Amino acid sequence: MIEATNLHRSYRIGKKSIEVLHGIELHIARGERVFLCGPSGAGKTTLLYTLAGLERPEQGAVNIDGTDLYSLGPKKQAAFRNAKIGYIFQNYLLLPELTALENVLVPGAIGGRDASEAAMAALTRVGLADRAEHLPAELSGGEQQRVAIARALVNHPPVLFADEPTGNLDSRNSAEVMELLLGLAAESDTTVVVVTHDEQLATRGDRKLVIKDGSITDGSAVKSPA
Ligand SMILES: Nc1ncnc2c1ncn2[C@@H]1O[C@H](COP(=O)(O)OP(=O)(O)OP(=O)(O)O)[C@@H](O)[C@H]1O
Repeated sequence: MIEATNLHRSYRIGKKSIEVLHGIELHIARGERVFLCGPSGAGKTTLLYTLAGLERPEQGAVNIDGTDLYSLGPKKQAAFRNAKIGYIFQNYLLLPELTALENVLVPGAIGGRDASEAAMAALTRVGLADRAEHLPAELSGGEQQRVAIARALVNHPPVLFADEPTGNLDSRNSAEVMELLLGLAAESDTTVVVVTHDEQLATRGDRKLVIKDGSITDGSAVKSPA
């Protein structure tokens, strides 16, 4: 479902260049739930952005559900992402001036009764039907995280990327939110890649990968070239 080949990405700061992804190879099967761990600054967010089509690698290719993501022009790539990929950003990234319901409507970027009904149904699934008209600032951290989950899954995407989806929650809320996320994803047979610092949560997936020094250093059947 997700195939990455020889991904390279570096950042230049002044005259210095840091290579964050060093020839990453990744194969994730349809319906698989993979947790991505690694030290702070190891490149987890960079890898997720690159896999989701949000950051073009300097070298290498990403193939999602049979489509070479970076061979698409900007419009086709955006349409492909909308249809196929859900993304939960670190720190939620809800739009502060929009209500919970409007935030969930954003991925579709279309109006109409069907879209509103789907958004309301998604909010109901995450237990927030009675908070639909609240602004993000009027919601708790856990509730904002649930809105972000509803937004990412409202279109039932075949692939979901989640960057530290429980990063700001206490351990009880973390376990609940992760359970909810994995449960909803399983209903649509969504392939899931979750970044987490939490080793305990990382045991809930089918596979755990560790990124370090630009390479994936752990995880069965997954190797990065030396
Ligand atoms: N836009 C950028 N410009 C320059 N350097 C960047 C940029 N984005 C990330 N980096 C650097 O790339 C490295 C990897 O960053 P990334 O955010 O992918 O790490 P991470 O593993 O997700 O970290 P954390 O767990 O702390 O969120 C870091 O050293 C970071 O400083």
